[in-house]
Amino acid sequence: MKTNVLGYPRIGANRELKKVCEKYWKGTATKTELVDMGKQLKLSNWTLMQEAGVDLIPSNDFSFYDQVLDASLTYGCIPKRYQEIKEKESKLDLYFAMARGLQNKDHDVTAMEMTKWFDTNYHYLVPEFKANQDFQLFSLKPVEEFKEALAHNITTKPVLLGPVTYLLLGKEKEAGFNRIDLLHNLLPVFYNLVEQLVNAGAKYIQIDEPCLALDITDKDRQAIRKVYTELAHKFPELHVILTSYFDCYGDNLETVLQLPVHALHLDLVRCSLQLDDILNADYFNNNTILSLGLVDGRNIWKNNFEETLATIQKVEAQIGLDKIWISSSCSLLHSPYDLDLEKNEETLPFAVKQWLSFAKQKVDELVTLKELAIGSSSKDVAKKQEENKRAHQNKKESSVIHNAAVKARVGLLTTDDSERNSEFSSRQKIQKDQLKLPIYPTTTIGSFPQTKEVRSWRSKFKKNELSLEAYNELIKKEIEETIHFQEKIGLDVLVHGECERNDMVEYFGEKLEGFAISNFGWVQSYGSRAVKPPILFGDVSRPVPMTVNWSAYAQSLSSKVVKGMLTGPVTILQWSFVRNDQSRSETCKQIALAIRDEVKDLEEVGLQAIQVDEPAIREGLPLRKEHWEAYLSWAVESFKIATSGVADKTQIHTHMCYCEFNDIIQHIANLDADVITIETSRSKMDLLNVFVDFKYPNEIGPGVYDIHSPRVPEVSEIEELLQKASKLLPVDNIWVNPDCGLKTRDWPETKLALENLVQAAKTMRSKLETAH
Ligand SMILES: Nc1nc2c(c(=O)[nH]1)N[C@@H](CNc1ccc(C(=O)N[C@@H](CCC(=O)N[C@@H](CCC(=O)N[C@@H](CCC(=O)O)C(=O)O)C(=O)O)C(=O)O)cc1)CN2
Ligand code: MET
Ligand SMILES: [Zn+2]
Repeated sequence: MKTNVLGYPRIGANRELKKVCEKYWKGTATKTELVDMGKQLKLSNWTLMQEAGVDLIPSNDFSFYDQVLDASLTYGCIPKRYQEIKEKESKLDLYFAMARGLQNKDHDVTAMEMTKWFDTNYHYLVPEFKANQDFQLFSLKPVEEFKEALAHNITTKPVLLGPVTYLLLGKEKEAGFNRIDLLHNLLPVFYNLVEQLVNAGAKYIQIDEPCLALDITDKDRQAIRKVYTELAHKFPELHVILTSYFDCYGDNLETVLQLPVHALHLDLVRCSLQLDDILNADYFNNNTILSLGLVDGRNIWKNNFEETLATIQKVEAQIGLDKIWISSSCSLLHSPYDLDLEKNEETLPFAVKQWLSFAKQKVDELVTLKELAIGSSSKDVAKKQEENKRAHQNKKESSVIHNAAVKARVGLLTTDDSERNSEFSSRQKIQKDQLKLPIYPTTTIGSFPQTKEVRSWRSKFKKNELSLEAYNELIKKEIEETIHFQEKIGLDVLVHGECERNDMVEYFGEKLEGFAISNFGWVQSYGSRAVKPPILFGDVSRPVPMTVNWSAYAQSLSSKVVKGMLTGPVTILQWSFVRNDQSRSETCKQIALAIRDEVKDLEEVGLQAIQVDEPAIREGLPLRKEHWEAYLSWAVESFKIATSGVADKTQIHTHMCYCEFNDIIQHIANLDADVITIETSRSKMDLLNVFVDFKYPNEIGPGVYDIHSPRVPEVSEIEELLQKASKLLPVDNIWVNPDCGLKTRDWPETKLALENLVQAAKTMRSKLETAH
């Protein structure tokens, strides 16, 4: 029996990687400093796992930005626009140019597209393929990292993104071919890489094919068969570990069970039921080792040893202990680093902390579970088992989780609670009278630049170096400046700017009952950006209003309409670590009721427009289509519970980003928000087509300014996008706004860009007038 870790977090326990990368990009850290920090982080992970006693320690799970981009570099899949950079700059600078774009006196290239990694809040860079794309071994990072560990006497298990999943995650950038047909070109390069790893001494290689958790085609399955059959022929000595995670193998099970791989990994946290199917399948090859992914890599709850051991015993009875590995369910990339760093009883009470386990603790759980499974007689192990039992017992009996009033309120929900009083067409008339906005009303998505200064106030406040009063005064001043700025440049619907929020989800986690907050529980979201998901452990309720004072204050400063700003229930659920002792739908409805109360309070103090963001609604979709309807039904209902308590005259906005709407447009329409703002500028309004084809009835603000880039769009560019939108949608339904919030931008470019946006709207209006 072996312990197997699929991957480890890489940003550093104190976000060292973020800090050094951002310095390097600014020019205040050298390449050597950056590379050395990478080495330190890798070594510290390997050492930690080695000392803990992990048998299969991953390498090549480190990345300076993203593991899919790493694979693009490894396989030499570099889009043409980077050719000059490839020739003139270092590999590392080419890599960052692909990740972030590069604009200086010598170069001006855009970044590669970024999208969500399966159903996580991690984003990867989308490989770009052309017809007859050729590949070459361009970077030897997997081999170098293996040797790097070996130099420290640590023999690792290199982790590679499998060739089939790599192709499926990419996009055809020209018409006329299917990316899976590129396998023919990719495979020689892939085998060459494997050969070099074998030559360097690798005995085990983990190959990730998480596309096996998706609905794929027969042709894709055929590709899987080809790769893993050939691999076994070419490298008979090599131990190939095939992994997929985040969902069942489903109808790919028969294929994978027949593959000549050394070990097959199962995510038994996301899909426990497949275990029986596998053990009973007559095509299951008994020589294959099963890597049982029983320690959750996606959530932070302590493993339940008793249950896990029961599962192991069940498998043992059929295939024997020597055919079993105990593993993390997926890479621990999605877990925070180390629970031991958490010392703040106020935000993370001991009562909750004792139920948790972060990456470092999960490694320990794996090793302890192995000891228990093989019947160790160590006192230390017995003590850990006892502690584990106590924590679970104590959770069952805990009073901090359950709130009868909250449960009762969810139980009493009726369909009336998720419907507005009148239908949209009537509301629209009332709102037009009430709000008196011009045609092409302009607005923003909520956040304004989160400056270093604002963050340092919050940091000082949290360290008690700044009093609550002083902190609040500073925030008030920031809001005042933000409001005055928007008035000055002539925006129509204003926002307070969200400067009081560390993050749009963590902030609500801090205010709501039923959540705990970690101090160091950072998880990578993309590149150098991380989030600290709040920990939803109990029934959710809102002890006091959360945003009302700030929004009311902002509204008091202006006679223009100010938009209240909230995060929706589905997004709060999706971007938190949530309890697993009740259904997500139940938890989501509890959050929805808390937000509903906040919406009503905002209305009561005079906010005439209220935005409830749901950028994660699409990401929450189950990986397999058969589960979509069930999810969408409670997700839509939750949003409607949150937003339907207001009068017809109150305008409900919502916002979504990083999102294609094709398959879910009916459900988006069912949300029945008065206004939806979406990200469209990078795709030059292409994302709008689905709204047009669907004849989406409510108002829409298609983003006209790409906020992911510091580049300032010209008035004419924005106008052009608005012209395009005006041909597709009724003019009365169009809003003018950026793609998303401005928190990652700086003030200078934000000012110029928003001035241009207002100017473009004005030009559009005057053109309409002359036309009449
Ligand atoms: N949860 C979530 N998921 C999301 C998004 C989002 O906004 N939130 N947006 C999409 C894209 N993902 C994103 C994820 C993170 C960030 C982001 O900007 N994160 C910040 C951290 C934001 C934060 O929590 N800030 C805290 C802590 C800031 C901090 O680093 N403080 C310093 C001290 C600062 C000082 O004294 O100067 C420290 O702790 O060391 C605050 O403002 O209070 C970062 O990585 O830099 C942006 C987009 C999709 N998923
Ligand atoms: C990731 S969506 C962000 C919405 C939020 N209101 C903001 O502007 O930052
Ligand atoms: Zn957004």
